[in-house]
Amino acid sequence: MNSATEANFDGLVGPTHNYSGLSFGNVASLKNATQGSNPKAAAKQGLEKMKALADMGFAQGILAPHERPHLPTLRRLGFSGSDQQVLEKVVKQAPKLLAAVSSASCMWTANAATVSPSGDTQDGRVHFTTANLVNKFHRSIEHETTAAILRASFADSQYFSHHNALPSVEHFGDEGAANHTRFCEHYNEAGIEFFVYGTKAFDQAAPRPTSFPARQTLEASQAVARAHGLSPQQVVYAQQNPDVIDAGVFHNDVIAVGNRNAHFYHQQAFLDTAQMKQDLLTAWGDRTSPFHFIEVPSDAVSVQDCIQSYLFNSQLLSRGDDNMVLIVPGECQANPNVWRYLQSLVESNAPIQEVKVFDLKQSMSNGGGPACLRLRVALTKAERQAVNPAIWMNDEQFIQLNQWVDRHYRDRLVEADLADPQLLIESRTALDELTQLLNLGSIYPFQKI
Ligand SMILES: N=C(N)NCCC[C@H](NC(=O)CCC(=O)O)C(=O)O
Repeated sequence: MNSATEANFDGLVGPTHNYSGLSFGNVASLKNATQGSNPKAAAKQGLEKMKALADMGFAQGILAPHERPHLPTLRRLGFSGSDQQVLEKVVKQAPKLLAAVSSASCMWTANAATVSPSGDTQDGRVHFTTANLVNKFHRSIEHETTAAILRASFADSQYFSHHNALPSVEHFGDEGAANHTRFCEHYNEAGIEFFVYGTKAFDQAAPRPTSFPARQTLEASQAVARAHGLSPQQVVYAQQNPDVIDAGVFHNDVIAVGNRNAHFYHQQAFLDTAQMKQDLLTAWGDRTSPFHFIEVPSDAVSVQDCIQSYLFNSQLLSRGDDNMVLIVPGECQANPNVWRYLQSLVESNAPIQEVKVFDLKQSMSNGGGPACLRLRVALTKAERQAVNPAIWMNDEQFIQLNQWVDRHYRDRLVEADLADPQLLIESRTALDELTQLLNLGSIYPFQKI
């Protein structure tokens, strides 16, 4: 019996969750730019998923949302006066900026960091590099608070090592675990770390998308692998197909997902699929379990179906030793091609034996599915015990957090509401209380004034 497991740490949706069309290249974000949102429902949909996974026996953690609107950023950009005056000025002079500093985008914790489990690293500790998210302004302001939350959650330096985000320039554009997968036989053993990039920053002749941005560079992935002390033989790099980025696949986790010895991906996901397979098999070497490539053909499920349904933005989780369950959003059930494919998949002898559907509509409408909402961290038993105990999901925490949402969250938010000084007060009051519920200490700028 093996004591290491993969834990999932989901981002709790913050009180200012809204749709502002901030993510060029992300189809859902642009499509829903003028919709009203429901922060209360969004937070509850996320909590339901966390609780269901905890009830299925998975280690499930919670990562706190950030302070929004982010007044320190507005002050840095020259807005001054009281908080209320800053809000009044920014909504008049630069309303889109107010929307950007109000986004609850930190909920997508697959973009919080890249994590290397202790089995893979030279010093035997779990390594975290916070993602700089430099491609989108509203997300580039996340990494400082994300780092503080990760340090408060994984505090013991005997087990955990934290790296600052890479330089905040396009050359080192880093989107964290959304472009990173780890394969292994058992979670505690040395695994293969698979980094997928959108382009090479220092090679202008390299293939790249032409309509939408490549958010992750090879150079960023290489820097993370170096910092984490990974053995080069256990690292595989692959380039995402630029055409699918141009179709709206802004992160690799919108078109591929992996777990242990299974790689589930779309036929068009990679620039060179044969090379990707060969490199993974070489790194897999003579491990005893077979490696499964589950390639979904375009004539069964198109790239458009993938983007619309988020089939691959699913969580692929091991149940027991060999069976895996796929956690998918409701949009997969609603798409006939995808649903037909999934039925045939579970009936085949592939390791994915079960599919579970969750309603995550509020997050999905901004382009965030089940896999976006979670950061995977494989942990040994000792490492699990070293995690801040207050951030684990359980019956008690589920009740507490639902009541907390009921006390503080609105059930409707439109862009015009973001300038309401009352929303800032509500948000800070909620987060101040949350730091106590999750025993995080003072992590927010407003708590340090
Ligand atoms: N695929 C992963 N791992 N994460 C999904 C992130 C979605 C996020 N959407 C947004 O930030 C939209 C915000 C808005 O438009 O209001 C993004 O594009 O970065």
